[in-house]
Amino acid sequence: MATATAKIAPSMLSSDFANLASEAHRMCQCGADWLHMDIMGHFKVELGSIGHFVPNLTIGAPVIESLRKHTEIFMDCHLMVTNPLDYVEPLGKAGASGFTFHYEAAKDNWQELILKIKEKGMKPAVAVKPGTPVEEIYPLVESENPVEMVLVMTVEPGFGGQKFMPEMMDKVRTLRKKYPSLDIEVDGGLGISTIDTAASAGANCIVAGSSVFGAPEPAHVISSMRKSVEEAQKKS
Ligand SMILES: O=C(CO)[C@H](O)[C@H](O)COP(=O)(O)O
Repeated sequence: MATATAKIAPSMLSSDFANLASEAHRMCQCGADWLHMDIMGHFKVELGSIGHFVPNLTIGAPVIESLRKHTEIFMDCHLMVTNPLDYVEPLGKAGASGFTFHYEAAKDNWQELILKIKEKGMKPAVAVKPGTPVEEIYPLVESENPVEMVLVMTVEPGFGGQKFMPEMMDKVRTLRKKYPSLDIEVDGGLGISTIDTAASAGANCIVAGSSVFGAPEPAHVISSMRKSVEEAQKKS
């Protein structure tokens, strides 16, 4: 299992999409460990029903491929789609480093999905929406081919700039107690005012969009978040 070192991942959803490569370089210079890439909204027509996983559309594999030509940083791709399996091959080819699928979209095929993600050389991870009990993903962490990270959503997925949900910290605490070295990521509403709550609960991978890109000094926000995670780890 991966060691739970601090990883700060600016969410490129809050970047200037017209200048993605320079925004990526700027985040690297500011101390980012990972870039978080939100891939949202593709839908599948099934038996007459059409459903987006989230009410938004963002980027896909062609954008990851273009950005990969400009940076070697770990690209932490968060798939908010109803059919994640369809994206393993294209994202692997495009140069994605991590592939996080939603448990809610993969209840029937997570074993196959994890194997394919690993085959393509990416780090497999599972995300849970706020309404999903964390106990449901234990089998994915304990499987013979386990996920290497759990993403606990701290907002309803779909948009940046929402309010952090502190009640999600029970999930983080439960996971940290059960899996001391697991990478636990939090995403949504993280910034200077919420990081201590997430870090003391046991989160070590921190996604932050508006608080980083909206700051006059993004490097200060990134280093403060890292310090908070490291201090919480020392105390635990
Ligand atoms: O996955 C996401 C939304 O679904 C974003 O990564 C997340 O909301 C980050 O944005 P912010 O830090 O502004 O809340």
